Amino acid sequence: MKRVLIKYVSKYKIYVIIPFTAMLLSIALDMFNPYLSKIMVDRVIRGKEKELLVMVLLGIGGISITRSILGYINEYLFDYLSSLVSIDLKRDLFRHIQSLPFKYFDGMNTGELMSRIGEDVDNVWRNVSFGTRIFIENCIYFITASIILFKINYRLALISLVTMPFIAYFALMLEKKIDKAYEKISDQAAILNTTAQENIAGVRLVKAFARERHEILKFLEMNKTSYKLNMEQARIIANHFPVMEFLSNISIIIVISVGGMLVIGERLSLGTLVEFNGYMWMLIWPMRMLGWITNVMAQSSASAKKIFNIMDLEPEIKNSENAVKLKEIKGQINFEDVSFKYNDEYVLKNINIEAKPGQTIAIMGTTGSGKTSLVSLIGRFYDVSDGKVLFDGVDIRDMDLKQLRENIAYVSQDTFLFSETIEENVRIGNIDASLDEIYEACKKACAHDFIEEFEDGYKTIIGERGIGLSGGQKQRISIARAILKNAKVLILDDATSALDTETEYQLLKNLYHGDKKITTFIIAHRISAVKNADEIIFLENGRIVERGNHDTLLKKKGKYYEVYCEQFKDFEEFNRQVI
Ligand SMILES: Nc1ncnc2c1ncn2[C@@H]1O[C@H](COP(=O)(O)OP(=O)(O)OP(=O)(O)O)[C@@H](O)[C@H]1O
Repeated sequence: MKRVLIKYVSKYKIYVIIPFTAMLLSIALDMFNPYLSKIMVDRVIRGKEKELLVMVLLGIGGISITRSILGYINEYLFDYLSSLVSIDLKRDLFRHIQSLPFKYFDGMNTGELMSRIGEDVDNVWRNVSFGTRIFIENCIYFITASIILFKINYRLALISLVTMPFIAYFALMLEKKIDKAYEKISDQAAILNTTAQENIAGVRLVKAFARERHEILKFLEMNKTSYKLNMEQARIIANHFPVMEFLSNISIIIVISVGGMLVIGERLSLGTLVEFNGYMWMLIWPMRMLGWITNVMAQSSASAKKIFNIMDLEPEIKNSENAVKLKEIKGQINFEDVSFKYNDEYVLKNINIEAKPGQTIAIMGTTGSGKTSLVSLIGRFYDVSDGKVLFDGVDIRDMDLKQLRENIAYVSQDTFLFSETIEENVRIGNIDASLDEIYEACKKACAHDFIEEFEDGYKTIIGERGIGLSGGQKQRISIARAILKNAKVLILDDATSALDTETEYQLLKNLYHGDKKITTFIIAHRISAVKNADEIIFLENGRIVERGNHDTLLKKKGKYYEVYCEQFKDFEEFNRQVI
């Protein structure tokens, strides 16, 4: 994990070298301060060498100013570096999440992923900008000051270091406990995020069912758990910090006592003791900060672990090594003895379908019979468990994934629109499309007229997930987006369910009678939507129980016929009464 972080940081060597050099220079300057204090005490104050006063003061002043400038460079560039790392990490994480298959998202919720991209990346960022920097800085201070202290008086130096192993022990204990506590806090933050995100996205449902109070209480409960976990972490810190401070202060007391006696016995000058005291602080501060540093590092290592757990996931669905790129796309789809399961149970069994280029295959069946699962296999949103799906005769697992998906336009049951203009939402189908092409697609999808009626027309900005539009309007925009893609295969997964029969009929007529023949898979419940299909497939519990065209299925008097009678009984009843 650290190696991966180093990889991110090493890209910006210059932003490491400059602030690091500034850091080394300011540490070097700092090392002169106690020495100047010694001169001040021994020579200026006690030795009355007044002429040295200005020199010493100038030295202290000069060091302070240069140190401030170096500190600014150090601070600013390390922050700049960590922002760059944070951007790269967010970009790579987002890109990787986009590459993960549907299966991953089936078991993951949005809030948790948002936490990874937001909070966890920021924790890693904080580590780079503060944690690691201050850790390195403190190590250098500690080592350099120790060497100087040993040079000044090795006996006193040994005494001053007595408490250090204890402080280090407490700091490590603290790190261990905080690491555990922080992992829990971070998981709870993800749960809290998910709840907030779901409740805001689903606020209409919450209000419609008058569930505000229940949802608020649920959120408060989670918030309380989060509070308790934070308090637990605070308690751990509170229990350990005073001990560490106490041990640090003991070092000073010992050194001043022993050193004081040496001064009284005239075996050490007062200035040297003052100098010693100055360097001592360079040992004590790193020790005092050890707890804080370990805290920041523990938090960021927990976050980095979570980020890299996602990064390490290999997308199961990816290009095969020798992926085939078809020269010409015709749009023939074959299912050969396909079976499929999400987990243990098969949801599709022995499916055989042949959709010739330009043909329309309609899929009907009760809810949960496997219709969506079946069409999801065409674009390799999931891979088959047995059998194979062929695109123009090539097993789609051997086909170039990008080419496959570029040649399939899929309109899902759950319409999704971005909070952008209608034009931009349609343009997703083909980024390079001209306005005329967008209008054409919208006309085919029976969307042009209602869009034109909006005050801002195609420039109308729609709310998140298309709020502000009716269900049927959203479906028509989604279909226009798919039409604009101009793919050889079109999949409409219950995508016309919110349209009135007349509009649905018109829209499908536009599709079927277009200039270019496209292979279409349409999942629908209405007879009127499927009756013109070349083949109608009736699914039940993942198996094809009936197939044929409208006329043959009616003659069969099976499931399709039952649906037909059910849908037309009122109509026939009406006819009988009128006649
Ligand atoms: N992501 C998933 N993970 C696990 N099981 C799933 C998943 N999606 C669907 N299923 C299960 O697979 C079966 C078929 O579901 P599918 O969505 O394909 O049916 P459907 O015919 O499209 O239903 P509907 O008409 O309600 O959309 C169902 O039993 C469903 O519970």
